[in-house]
Amino acid sequence: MPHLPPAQGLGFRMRPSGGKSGRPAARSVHGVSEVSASWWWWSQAPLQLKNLPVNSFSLEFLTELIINLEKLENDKTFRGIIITSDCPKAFSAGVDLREICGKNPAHYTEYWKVLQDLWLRLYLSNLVLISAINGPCAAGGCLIPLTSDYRILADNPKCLIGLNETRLGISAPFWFKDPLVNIIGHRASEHALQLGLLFPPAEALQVGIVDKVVPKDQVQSTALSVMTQWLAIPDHARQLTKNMIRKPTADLLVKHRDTDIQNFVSFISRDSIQKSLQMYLAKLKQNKD
Ligand SMILES: CCCCC/C=C\C/C=C\C=C\CC(=O)SCCNC(=O)CCNC(=O)[C@H](O)C(C)(C)COP(=O)(O)OP(=O)(O)OC[C@H]1O[C@@H](n2cnc3c(N)ncnc32)[C@H](O)[C@@H]1OP(=O)(O)O
Repeated sequence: MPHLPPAQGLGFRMRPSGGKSGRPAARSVHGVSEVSASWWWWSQAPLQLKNLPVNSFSLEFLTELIINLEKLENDKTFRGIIITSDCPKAFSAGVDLREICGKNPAHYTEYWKVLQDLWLRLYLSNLVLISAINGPCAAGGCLIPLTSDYRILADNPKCLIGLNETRLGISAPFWFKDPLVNIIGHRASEHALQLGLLFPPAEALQVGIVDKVVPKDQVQSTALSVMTQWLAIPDHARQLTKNMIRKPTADLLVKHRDTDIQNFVSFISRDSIQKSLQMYLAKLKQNKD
């Protein structure tokens, strides 16, 4: 399994769990639980996102993420991934606003296509995906959690999660909206999306956008324990079932990809939208001071 050290703040840490060799020593004399613990332990790979300061999705970061996910997907050693952030400020701040402000239509087209690619790869992944959400997670930053099979959020008031696009003067694309509807239902999504709600942990759990809220220092251990449950199910049965449930939603994007790109490019190129995004970005920078 490749070990990719982060370079200049951009990168991912992927490592097989277990001992130095990546696999724990076999324990033939112990009981079933020990044996199965060893078995699932090296079947999952932690994937730590690191694009300082806030894991925003630059084009470069998205591209690297897709390449790394493809490697994990093709390496049959792995059956699941726990995705977490290695940036103290955020799990992910979503779309990097600099990619969608002040650029040209060709750039917007390329960017949106790569974002769609990431979504499709995650949503239809054969692996068990668990999001260990250890920081704020806004708008496009929910892409990974909403395409995961299970979401664990750190119990910290800063850890807000939600699709807040309307607050930026934009609309969430339908392929962000659809998984949200699948997870929290139609009425709750209508409410959350129109108001651009960012949920604090207790509310996030109540509405169902996350499955578990735990103290921050327990996010990783909880993710490992949840992974054990998921990996106890035979892959072929779980994968067929996941595909059966998710394919109709994924097919909508596959079928309407080009139209979605055209809509995005014409929407984002409008002067009024550009102004609103630039104001939002400027406000983010001001808030710091
Ligand atoms: C009709 C057809 C419709 C089709 C669809 C059409 C349109 C859809 C188009 C786009 C969809 C986009 C979805 C998105 O994801 S938009 C991005 C939404 N993200 C956010 O709102 C999060 C913004 N960030 C924050 O709230 C905070 O930064 C955060 C809570 C993450 C961290 O706060 P903290 O106080 O610790 O740190 P900051 O000082 O705020 O940030 C540090 C540094 O990072 C910069 N930054 C933050 N977020 C972004 C970002 N998303 N993109 C680029 N840069 C970001 C921030 O400006 C600071 O920079 P600097 O001042 O240090 O230079």
